[in-house]
Amino acid sequence: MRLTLLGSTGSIGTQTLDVARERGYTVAALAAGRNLDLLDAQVREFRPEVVSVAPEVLADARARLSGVRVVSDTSEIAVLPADVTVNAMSGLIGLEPTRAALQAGRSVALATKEAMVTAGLLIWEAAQVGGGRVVPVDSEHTGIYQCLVGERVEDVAELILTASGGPFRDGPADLGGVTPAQALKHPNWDMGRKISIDSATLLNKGLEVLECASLYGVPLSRVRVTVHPQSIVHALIRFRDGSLKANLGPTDMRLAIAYALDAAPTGMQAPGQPGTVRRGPEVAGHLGWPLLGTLEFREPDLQRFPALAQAYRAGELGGVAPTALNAADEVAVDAFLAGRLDFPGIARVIEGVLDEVPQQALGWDAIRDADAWARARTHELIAAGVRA
Ligand SMILES: NC(=O)C1=CN([C@@H]2O[C@H](COP(=O)(O)OP(=O)(O)OC[C@H]3O[C@@H](n4cnc5c(N)ncnc54)[C@H](OP(=O)(O)O)[C@@H]3O)[C@@H](O)[C@H]2O)C=CC1
Ligand SMILES: CC(=O)[C@@H](O)[C@H](O)COP(=O)(O)O
Ligand SMILES: [Mn+2]
Repeated sequence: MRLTLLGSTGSIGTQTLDVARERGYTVAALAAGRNLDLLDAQVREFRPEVVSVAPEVLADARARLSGVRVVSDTSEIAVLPADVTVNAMSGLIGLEPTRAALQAGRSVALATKEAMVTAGLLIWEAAQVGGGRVVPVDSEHTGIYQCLVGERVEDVAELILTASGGPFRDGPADLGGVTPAQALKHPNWDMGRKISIDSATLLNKGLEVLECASLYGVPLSRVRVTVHPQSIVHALIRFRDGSLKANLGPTDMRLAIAYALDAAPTGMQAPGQPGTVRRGPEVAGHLGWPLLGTLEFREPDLQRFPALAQAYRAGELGGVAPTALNAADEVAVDAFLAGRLDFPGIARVIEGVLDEVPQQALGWDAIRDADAWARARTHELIAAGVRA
């Protein structure tokens, strides 16, 4: 298998290369942002033909990286011929290359949840126009996918995503004084900074609810969240006959990534239609019965973690509201990490932005406009010291 990888220097990116190394897959192209030390090591090991870097480090990258063409265009990388394009970029910046890859008929293993959150229907249109396929990488969504293979999405009564509850699941009651270092300490997963803070606010689960509805074409009212501190059950489907199917596995994203690569040739061309998958060998161990231990499930606490409810609100508003939610969160998380906003302030500014979001139908230009508007408005709210 030959793959192209966007976001190669991040948490999912490096684990994708772990899987490639383990299985002997080759790499056609890589895209990274600014981490040239790591990209250099990846180029030496995997010998891609071309790499993309962020514009501000392009000159430096051209001087440092040898034996490879260096550009600054993730969409150019995304469309290159490969068996699968893995998108592991963090943020809305990953949307455009997702569209480009699908329009070029690529199979996309999609970690970048922001693409389906903001542009679900448009992403599916791009896949249909170009013949591309989509397979999710996110652990809950691969869980749903694996439970859905061989089933009809019409028979789904409810999709249930598990949430760890994040580092503040059991306290403190008042989240006003928590620090970025505390919020970055996820109890079960080692992930990038943005998604780690989202897990702490539970907006990660909110984004995943929206991602899930778009991926599988199921209304939001049928997507539920349960807090499961162990993160061993990733997702469940309840079918119309009352049966439950669950996906369980170790808390190791290499398993989800390897499955997405296995599933890429028969991935979805329309919501909720996965093909049969031929699984490859183990890459991340497996759960033995003695390791399974106790599995707990509880209701999410929406008083302490209002961001989860805000994601449902954005999804119900529809149009560009999920784009505004995502943009407000990207700006607010940066501000929290930089010490310019307290932790509850993340949800407060999201609420403020959703209160004002323009009603606009979904479209590529509308997404760009709503993203720009929401970022600017969030900066204003933070500067004004927004209060509940
Ligand atoms: N980490 C995880 O376990 C999971 C992540 N996801 C999702 O996967 C996505 C990636 O998450 P994660 O790996 O944690 O994020 P990271 O922050 O660890 O990695 C982000 C990657 O994007 C790259 N990047 C940033 N700017 C650019 C740019 N201009 N051009 C190209 N690449 C760029 C970064 O490059 P650089 O570092 O070189 O600047 C880095 O390689 C997110 O959408 C997240 O929600 C979903 C489920 C689990
Ligand atoms: C590994 C993965 O898929 C993450 O999105 C994970 O779900 C984050 O943990 P939370 O359940 O705390 O959001
Ligand atoms: Mn997830």
